[in-house]
Amino acid sequence: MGNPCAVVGVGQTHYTTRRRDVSIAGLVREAALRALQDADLTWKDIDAVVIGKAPDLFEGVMMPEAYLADALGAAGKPMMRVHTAGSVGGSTALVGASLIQGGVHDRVLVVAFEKQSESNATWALSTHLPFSASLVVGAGGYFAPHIREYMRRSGAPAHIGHLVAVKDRRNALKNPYAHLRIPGIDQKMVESTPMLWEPIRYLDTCPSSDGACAMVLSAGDKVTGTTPAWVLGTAMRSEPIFRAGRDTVNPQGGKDCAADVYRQAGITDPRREIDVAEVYVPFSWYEPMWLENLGFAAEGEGWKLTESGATALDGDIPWNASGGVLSSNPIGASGLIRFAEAALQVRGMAGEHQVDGARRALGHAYGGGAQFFAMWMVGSDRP
Ligand SMILES: CC(=O)SCCNC(=O)CCNC(=O)[C@H](O)C(C)(C)COP(=O)(O)OP(=O)(O)OC[C@H]1O[C@@H](n2cnc3c(N)ncnc32)[C@H](O)[C@@H]1OP(=O)(O)O
Repeated sequence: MGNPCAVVGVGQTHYTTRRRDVSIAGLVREAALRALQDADLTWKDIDAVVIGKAPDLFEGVMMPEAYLADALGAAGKPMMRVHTAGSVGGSTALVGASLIQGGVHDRVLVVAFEKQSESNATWALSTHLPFSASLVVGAGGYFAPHIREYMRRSGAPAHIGHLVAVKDRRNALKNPYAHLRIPGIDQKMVESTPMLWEPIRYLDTCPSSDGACAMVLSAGDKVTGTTPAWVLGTAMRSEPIFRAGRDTVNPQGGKDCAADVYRQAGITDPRREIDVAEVYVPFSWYEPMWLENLGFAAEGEGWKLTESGATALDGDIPWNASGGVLSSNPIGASGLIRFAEAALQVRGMAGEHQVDGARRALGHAYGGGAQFFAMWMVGSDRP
């Protein structure tokens, strides 16, 4: 895994429908400045910047990294852009970490963003338009059949998705940065909302958010600020979107990525050895699906774990204590937020949604047609 690497600073913007008060440059700078402040560092302490965002057509600004170098203090320094669709926030953190683990740099600023109010990602994701009509509208239209197939295979009852929708939004009420704040949300409220992409109802889906997240990563002997989060394992996997025999419900790439990161971190039983997980769940049904894919439950059993309450904030393996992607989804930033929230948990800095005594946390991101995966394990003890 190379040299020790730690998260010493985390910065988030508030996630919201529209940040009209800032440009994209203002948005990323806000997150970066907060991460620097948390790390007790300034721009001059940063050796390199790694930036990630989802496809350029989401805002219609091509290669935004070209002009964001100035806003991110990267003039005269190495800067690079990462692009792995929705998983990009996670991959961005991993590229930054690898620059430290490989001994190239001592301190790297990683930042990821999306300003969805400046375009319409749902239509950008509806392939074929404008040249021919699409039968699939947005990410929800793409993933709904995979969810239906999961329900068919596992026999999961229809209310399981609603349980996740309620749980994550209740957690979001404890997170001051969360976009959706829905006091009084319950299963009945979710069930009464319109069906968007069967079986995904309005409250089973993530919102479209504006927001940015940043982290300062540091070499082990250059740690600053308060408590660091130590990187215990990192892994990325990808697979082609179309391939004969590809299992889109339980993708091999996700399983291999999890196995790799657990091996590095010495985890043999994720359910028992991990204290908290921040997992990319943009549609509620992806919690039981990823519980199986990441080895927290046997195949076909993930929904039972959700139903038992184990993934609630007071359960034995809380998933998405922050409210997760279901509560805030600035797509390009969402993976980095998962990684950053995992780091905040093991630093004991997650505020009201802190999981008591969290020492080992998983951060997870996926993207494209469930074909790009990025994960890391962080811990409070130096490896
Ligand atoms: C890898 C991946 O990330 S895959 C996921 C990619 N992302 C998506 O697919 C986005 C899915 N979501 C959407 O397409 C949209 O948010 C929709 C269809 C659910 C709603 O569309 P719109 O009503 O046009 O939403 P719009 O963004 O204009 O927001 C209108 C209001 O509804 C709220 N809202 C948006 N989505 C939701 C939701 N799912 N649940 C509850 N409220 C919502 C917004 O907060 C906003 O409220 P505000 O004015 O008080 O800020």
